[in-house]
Amino acid sequence: MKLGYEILNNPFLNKGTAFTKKEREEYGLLGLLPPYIQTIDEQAKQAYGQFLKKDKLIEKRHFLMEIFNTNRTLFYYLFSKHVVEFMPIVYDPVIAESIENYSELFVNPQNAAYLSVKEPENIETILRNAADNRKIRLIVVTDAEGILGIGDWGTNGVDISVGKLMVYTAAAGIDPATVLPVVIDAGTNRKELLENDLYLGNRFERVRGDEYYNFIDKFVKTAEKLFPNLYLHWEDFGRLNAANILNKYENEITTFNDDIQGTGIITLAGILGALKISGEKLTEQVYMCFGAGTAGAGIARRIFNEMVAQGLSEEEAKKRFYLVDKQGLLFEDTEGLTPEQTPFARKRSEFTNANELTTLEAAVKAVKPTILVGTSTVPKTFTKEIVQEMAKHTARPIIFPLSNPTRLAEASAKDLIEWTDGKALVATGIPSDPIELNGITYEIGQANNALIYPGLGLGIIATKSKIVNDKIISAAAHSLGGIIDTTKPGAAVLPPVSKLTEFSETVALSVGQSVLDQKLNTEPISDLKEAIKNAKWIPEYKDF
Ligand SMILES: NC(=O)c1ccc[n+]([C@@H]2O[C@H](COP(=O)([O-])OP(=O)(O)OC[C@H]3O[C@@H](n4cnc5c(N)ncnc54)[C@H](O)[C@@H]3O)[C@@H](O)[C@H]2O)c1
Ligand SMILES: O=C(O)C[C@H](O)C(=O)O
Ligand SMILES: [Mn+2]
Repeated sequence: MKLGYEILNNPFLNKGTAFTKKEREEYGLLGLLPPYIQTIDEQAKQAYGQFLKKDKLIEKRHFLMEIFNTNRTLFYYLFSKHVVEFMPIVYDPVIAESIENYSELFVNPQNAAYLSVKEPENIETILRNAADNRKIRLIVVTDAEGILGIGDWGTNGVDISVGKLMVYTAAAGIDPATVLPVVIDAGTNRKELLENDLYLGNRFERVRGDEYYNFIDKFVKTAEKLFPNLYLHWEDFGRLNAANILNKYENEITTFNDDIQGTGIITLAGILGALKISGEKLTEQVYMCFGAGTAGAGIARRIFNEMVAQGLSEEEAKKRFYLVDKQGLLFEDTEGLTPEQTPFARKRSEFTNANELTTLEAAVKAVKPTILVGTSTVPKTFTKEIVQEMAKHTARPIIFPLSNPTRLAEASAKDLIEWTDGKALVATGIPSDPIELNGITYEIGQANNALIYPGLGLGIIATKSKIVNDKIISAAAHSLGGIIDTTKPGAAVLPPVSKLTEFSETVALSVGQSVLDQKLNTEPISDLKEAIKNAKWIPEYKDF
């Protein structure tokens, strides 16, 4: 039994001033707190008042993290009351600033596991230490080579694992005592970190090849051994490693890559929403991807699979895809194609001016896409010329600038709506305010994987699915379609973040049903709704 400060200093147990008189007496807490006993609601009001007094977003974040560090229940209670306001602070975009300054601002390790690529022999000890006898059901792991669009941040990237997990709990009620954020410090190639006296990570260049992959494999095997029914979520790995790792493990264990699969799901859901508004068919669209990396290729693959599911042959569907990356439009003979890009590369003979298609603008002119999705990390690349060119050839161009954080977005929603006189159907990676134009209010959907991965995870965890396969992923993408109301002019293509908690449950139900239909559950489930309800944790104090 834990006593006194052991309880107060344990964020999973601590209730602060809400400890009852009886608890104070029985657990060695007498006199360790001011006498008045608060309800969680009183605590939350007091904390929110302090939150409002902070001027800068990063200060607001650090204030919230202080609560997270000391009292998880209160943190999630408060989060649940202010989801729309807190999401951009706890998560993207403010999380980017927090990662860039992680070492400078470090105060608390937040129950994360810090693994070092050169110490594979310590993986088991570290995971055990960090779990501290908790039954871990969900790990978010990063090696931080591709944090959002801001690149390689070494050990600092641990914040993305912590942040993604916060959203799992806030959105889908995943019990915070069952989650473990993990960072694999595989070195960093960012010079400014290697030369920074305050940097808290390993000071060597990224380890690659066998040494890296052997470490990953040992990590996977150890985590699987220590934590039964584990759901393993990969986040922000580099372009090559992300796909390799997913390909290796997706049919073996319950695992998911958020950037490849989560982004694919949410973008497909957004496109289906947009088509519901325009009344057009997916199988008639011409798809252009700008920035065909982890997310870009993952999204293209998801849209492609959907076109095939909707009746196109693979050959017909492929004709509708055009990938643009650094080299310009990707052709079969383009140098440096990744394995994920190759299936979508075009033949030069399809164009009379193939050699000139080295820019997005030239590619858009030549291809006349109806859908343009940006995952390039290059800001302001969806220019007025490009957008208006698209709008010339299609009544409702679907344009999703998805690069995060805010400063890297390919365009702002406001510009896209204004340049097309409200015709563009837009979703952005970060939250966008509604846009007023000619008496219509355009609501902008947020095509961020955070709208989908928590519900997906809840469905997987509640059913203890063996794997996450294509059918499950497709079910998740379709589950949001029923929720959006497209009757109003200016309607968003995706449901609003204000309903995140509600629709995460809808997603979980569709996902869970797919698991059961495919008999992928490892334990019998007679009532799916009940199983999902039981899997959810609620931020309220339990009696000791
Ligand atoms: N909204 C979401 O849910 C979501 C999800 C995942 C990623 N993203 C965003 O997408 C972006 C990419 O992330 P990623 O993980 O795929 O990174 P990545 O590094 O794997 O891919 C980026 C791709 O863009 C290409 N690129 C770079 N400069 C370019 C240029 N000038 N022109 C054309 N292409 C260029 C790169 O070669 C690479 O293929 C990031 O900004 C990230 O925040 C958003
Ligand atoms: O983290 C986000 O906001 C979404 C996505 O996973 C990304 O890498 O940008
Ligand atoms: Mn990511």
